[in-house]
Amino acid sequence: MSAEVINGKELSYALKQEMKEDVKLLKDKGLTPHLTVIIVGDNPASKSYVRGKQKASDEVGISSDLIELPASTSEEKLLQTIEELNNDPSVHGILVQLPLPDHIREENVIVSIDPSKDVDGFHPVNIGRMMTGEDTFLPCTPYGIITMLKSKNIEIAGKHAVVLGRSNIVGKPVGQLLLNENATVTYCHSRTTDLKSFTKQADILIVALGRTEMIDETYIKEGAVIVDVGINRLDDGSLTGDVNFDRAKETASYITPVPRGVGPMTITMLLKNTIKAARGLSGK
Ligand SMILES: Nc1nc(=O)c2c([nH]1)NC[C@@H]1CN(c3ccc(C(=O)N[C@@H](CCC(=O)O)C(=O)O)cc3)C=[N+]21
Repeated sequence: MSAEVINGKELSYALKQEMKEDVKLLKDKGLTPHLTVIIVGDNPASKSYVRGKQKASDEVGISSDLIELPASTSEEKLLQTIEELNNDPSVHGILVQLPLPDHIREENVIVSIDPSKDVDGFHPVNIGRMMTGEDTFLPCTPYGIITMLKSKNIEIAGKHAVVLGRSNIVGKPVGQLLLNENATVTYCHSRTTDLKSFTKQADILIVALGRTEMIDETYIKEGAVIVDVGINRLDDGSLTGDVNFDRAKETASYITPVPRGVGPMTITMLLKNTIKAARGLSGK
């Protein structure tokens, strides 16, 4: 058997066509959703992601701007910049690209963003709302993953979802969203002993470990759904995931590729959140 591939790029394209219409209607009412992205320092990968976010915003008619700050920027200066954006009614969404330089404490930056403009869904208030199942900005990567599963009508309720990784931006929230969808959720991480004994029970396996192509068919139950959140740049410049795609696809029922999987969906859900932020503020 060979798994069906869930193409995040194609799904993103379809969702962006819908969003284009939503944005058009908002513009007719005099409201253009606006996203401001802040990038500190010149990490090439961060710059490339930020370009992707701007291009996607353009595609659906969301206006965006980029504030580029030098790596030496103080935490105080960054917080001041965010405060100005919090107070600017023309800015609906604020995204501070992570990671930040070591001298800036990420937690301080995340809590300084007005939760009503937190289109990343990283603010503790929004994480709390997500946990209690209230309406909020969902973190983009987990939101994209759930959207991919739903696009294929993959049953989540009652299934055993195993999440590999426990980061605040992927592992923990994706487990929470799967729980909200009535999955039975197990989290595994670097201190888990006998990883395979867990992964082999997974109906849905979310892989966000940061280890190049670590997961192959020997970790996977026949017919499982495999979601690969890894992004690893190889020496030849190509991109690959945390899953060995060619081997895993023979055992899985569905699988997400890298590239053209979860990555593009992350950006697409950011656009969704930005439109939501614009609507939320104006009540339109
Ligand atoms: N505040 C914040 N919010 C984020 O959402 C955020 C962040 N910081 N820091 C970094 C990570 C990473 N991330 C990606 C987005 C798109 C692709 C993506 O589109 N990848 C393409 C390939 C792109 C390429 O070729 O380089 C793909 O998988 O097909 C990947 C990774 C967002 N992040």
